[in-house]
Amino acid sequence: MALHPAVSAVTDRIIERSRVSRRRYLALMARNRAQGIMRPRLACGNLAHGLAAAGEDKARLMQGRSVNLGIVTSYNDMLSAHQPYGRYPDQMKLYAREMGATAQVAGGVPAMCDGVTQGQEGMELSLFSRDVIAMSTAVGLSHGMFEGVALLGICDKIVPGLLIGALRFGHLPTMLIPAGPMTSGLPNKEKQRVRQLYAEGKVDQSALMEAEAASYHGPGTCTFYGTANTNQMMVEIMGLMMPDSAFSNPSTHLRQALTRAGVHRLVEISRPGDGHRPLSELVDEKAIVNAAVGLLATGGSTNHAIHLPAIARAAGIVIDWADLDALSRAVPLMTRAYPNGSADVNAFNDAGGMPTLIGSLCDAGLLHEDIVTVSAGGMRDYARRAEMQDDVLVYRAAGPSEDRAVLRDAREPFLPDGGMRLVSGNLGRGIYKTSAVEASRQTIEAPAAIFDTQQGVIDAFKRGELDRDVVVVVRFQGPDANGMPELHRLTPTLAVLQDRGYRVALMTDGRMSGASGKVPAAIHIGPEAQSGGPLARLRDGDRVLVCAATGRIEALVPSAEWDARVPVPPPPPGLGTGRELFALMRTRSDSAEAGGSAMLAAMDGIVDTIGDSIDEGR
Ligand SMILES: O=C(O)[C@H](O)[C@@H](O)[C@H](O)[C@H](O)COP(=O)(O)O
Ligand code: SF4
Repeated sequence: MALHPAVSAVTDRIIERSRVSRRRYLALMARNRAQGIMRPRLACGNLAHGLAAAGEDKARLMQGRSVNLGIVTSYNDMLSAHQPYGRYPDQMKLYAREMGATAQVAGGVPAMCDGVTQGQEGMELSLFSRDVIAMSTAVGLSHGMFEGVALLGICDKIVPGLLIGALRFGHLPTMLIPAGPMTSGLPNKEKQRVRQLYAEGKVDQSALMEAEAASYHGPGTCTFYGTANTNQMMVEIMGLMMPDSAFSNPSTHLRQALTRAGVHRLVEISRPGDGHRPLSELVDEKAIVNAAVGLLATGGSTNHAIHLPAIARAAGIVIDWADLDALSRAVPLMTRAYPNGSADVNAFNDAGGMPTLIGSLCDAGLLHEDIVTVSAGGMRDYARRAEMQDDVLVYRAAGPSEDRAVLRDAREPFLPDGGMRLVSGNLGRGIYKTSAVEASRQTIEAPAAIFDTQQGVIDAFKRGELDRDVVVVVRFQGPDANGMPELHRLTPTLAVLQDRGYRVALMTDGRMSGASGKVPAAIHIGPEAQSGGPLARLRDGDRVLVCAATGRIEALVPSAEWDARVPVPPPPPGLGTGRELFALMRTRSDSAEAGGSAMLAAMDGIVDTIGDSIDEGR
């Protein structure tokens, strides 16, 4: 099938825009391989330290002729999605030995649960925890003991952080080994209904706790289609994990077989020779575009409007929100998983899951089929369903969707476009996800109610001050201000106002959760208020337009008055809960559209400074 012209055009402009930075990245990876972080380079003393506790693998490691896999793990048993990883390293060592190879845990990375920190001060560490994870990944791999890398990670900032860190060791073959979603509990819509009743004071805290615990009830990823499950979709559609391995549940025969097959395959592609597949060659412009297409086709998390640019940048590739907007107009919405519908990821998987989605997107010319993947073939390898037959993992060609209420073919989608809009105007530039918002609500014009905190909104709601058509503006929530937290705790409150019949929208320089949905929201707005951006000039009562159709966010204030306004000063920074340790990241972070990262901004600064020497191979 010929590639869709919009996909081709966006890919070409990304390649052109990234020409210098991508060339320098690949040159640096070639230099890594030639002189870099590899076992043969280590002195005996270095090596002895790395083998001392290797036990039965020590002899093989001493010979230095086999593959040694570095496992970077984000295990902790407080985070339901990562709890299954506790047993993985020991299993993976066994599977590596089956291939005449070895595996060691190269290091651990922190893994924040955004669900636990949602609405709490800890959420102000969330975005930058991604960069801590990237740096922690680099610390593990910097030992140079490994010929291949296995990444264990699922949730929001963890997968982006792992990929960013591993991409700086892109000379090494790398695979993400998933653990899968928890089985279905209380449906997400029912959970949300109880939350709205609680927000209105109609049920008590014990009823709310009961509903929450029935929804989040066991090991595995939460079953809504939020940032964590969008991560898994994106890594699979980039070909960086085994085909059809994202969404089978933990502790099943299939899950174990996929982990074993993944370790075996990772050893194969880590061996020198024709089959060698370094990460830097897999994550190219086409793979990044495939990830964006998957994000849009599935109505994925708005957080990837920040993380995908950051991941791309770590590979020398520059994408922006205009790329997402252009792809969104060509890529249809093919799935209805909460918050874009009532189904969960288990229902999506049962309907055909990633193999059916990828097969349909390939048939429609919406994916680059010729990407290099960790599997033997290209993208079409991922249009195959993994199954157990007589205790053996087998793959069969994916069929059509088995539940058209959840997953549809690209030629008969739920919506003609992927619903992630770039919005801009005199209020700045932001992202607006329409896929979960009713068409009748996608344009809101109403008076602004201005807040500097989430709590301020909830308190005003409880005082009955928001029972009207209103654009709720929560500012000073950007990366520089307080680390760009998710303001997902506003969802029940704003949804109650919407259900009471008011025309409601949210505008913020902060983020929302991947699990946020039904309330129209223009988010990630930059320049952020902290740096004097337009939101700091808004006043209570200003009429504001938030319009997905025209892509506009406007303060309907006479331009002379608007231009004359002085931005209000930011509130004092928060202290406590470790936030002061992240001040260096806040003060040097760049824009959400660039990836929201002080680490990447500093990296690009260095690469730009010494770039010529990289070009000349010095
Ligand atoms: O981006 C995301 O997907 C969210 O950060 C998600 O990981 C977070 O945990 C939500 O807060 C869960 O939803 P609830 O808070 O509604 O349980
Ligand atoms: S999906 Fe969100 S709430 Fe669920 S375990 Fe992951 S980070 Fe926590």
